[in-house]
Amino acid sequence: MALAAAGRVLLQAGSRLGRREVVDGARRFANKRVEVEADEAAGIAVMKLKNPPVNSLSLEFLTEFLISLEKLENNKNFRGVILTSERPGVFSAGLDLMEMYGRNPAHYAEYWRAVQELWLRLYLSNMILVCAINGTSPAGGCLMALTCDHRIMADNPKYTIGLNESQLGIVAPFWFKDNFVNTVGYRTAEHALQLGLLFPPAEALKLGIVDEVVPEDQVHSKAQSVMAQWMAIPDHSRQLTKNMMRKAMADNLIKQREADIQNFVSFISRDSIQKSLHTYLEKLKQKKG
Ligand SMILES: CCCCCCCC/C=C\C=C\CC(=O)SCCNC(=O)CCNC(=O)[C@H](O)C(C)(C)COP(=O)(O)OP(=O)(O)OC[C@H]1O[C@@H](n2cnc3c(N)ncnc32)[C@H](O)[C@@H]1OP(=O)(O)O
Repeated sequence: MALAAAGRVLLQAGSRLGRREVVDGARRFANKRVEVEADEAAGIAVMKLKNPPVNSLSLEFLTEFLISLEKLENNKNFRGVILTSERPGVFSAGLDLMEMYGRNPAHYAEYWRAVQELWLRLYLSNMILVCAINGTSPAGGCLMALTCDHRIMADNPKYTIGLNESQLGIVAPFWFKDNFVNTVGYRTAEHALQLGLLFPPAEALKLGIVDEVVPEDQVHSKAQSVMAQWMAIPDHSRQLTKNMMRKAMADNLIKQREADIQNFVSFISRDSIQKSLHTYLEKLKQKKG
């Protein structure tokens, strides 16, 4: 119920944005920040993140992404989604720092609800989610990948993935942490989260953050072949199994969703945290100069 209500709010927000949907022979639809190549006959869609320059998860991006995902969820012909970046090199730079810096509490609350919604929708999706990680994927970008059923990363040592929040002076929320612990185990998570480590593909594979590392030009073909394997499993048994594995963790957030929003708002509003974000943003700028 809570999910459906939040979804309606996002849909309303989406229509307020007034984006015109572009339909190309019913096989492709796009809003400004997400491109969907939908093969209805095959039951597979490729969702490409395209929020330049670095696919940060801004409020507008989250709204558009959730609307696109809902369209696919509502069409029973779609059984699988491949998530990838339209800009190879960066899968996603994670949460948009500008949504968490210098804004007011109401904005922080609205943003955090949308971030929660993204995680819940992806984590609990009945569809098969395969992540084709064709670039760097820190923090919220890594989280998106962690919600998927299978992760394939491009074998490029310049790319990294992980939860680096502590390096920014912020803390990975408990549900980021839970998702990570369930993926890599407690000790690895404890170590990596405290240090805010980002891992290149080979290490990410060793730790189980990703399931496969393949040459960069094979990420998409690999994702398609993995999807074919997963599609061969009957939906009802796979979905019931997925739900059995994931429901408790998702319920843990659902039951304390409002408290989690309040925690986020008071944490991110602190002067010390705003100062840390300021320093980090300056560092990002200086890196360029
Ligand atoms: C007590 C418990 C309470 C619990 C409360 C919980 C609180 C939790 C709070 C938050 C959790 C947050 C999770 C996150 O996801 S935080 C975001 C983490 N992301 C990063 O650290 C990535 C930062 N970016 C980079 O490292 C690089 O940009 C990279 C992705 C590697 C791409 O590099 P490159 O291609 O060289 O691009 P640039 O660095 O030049 O960036 C281009 C412009 O984009 C801006 N940028 C980059 N990342 C972000 C971002 N995440 N959000 C907003 N903007 C971003 C960057 O500043 C450049 O801007 P400009 O061109 O204007 O200079």
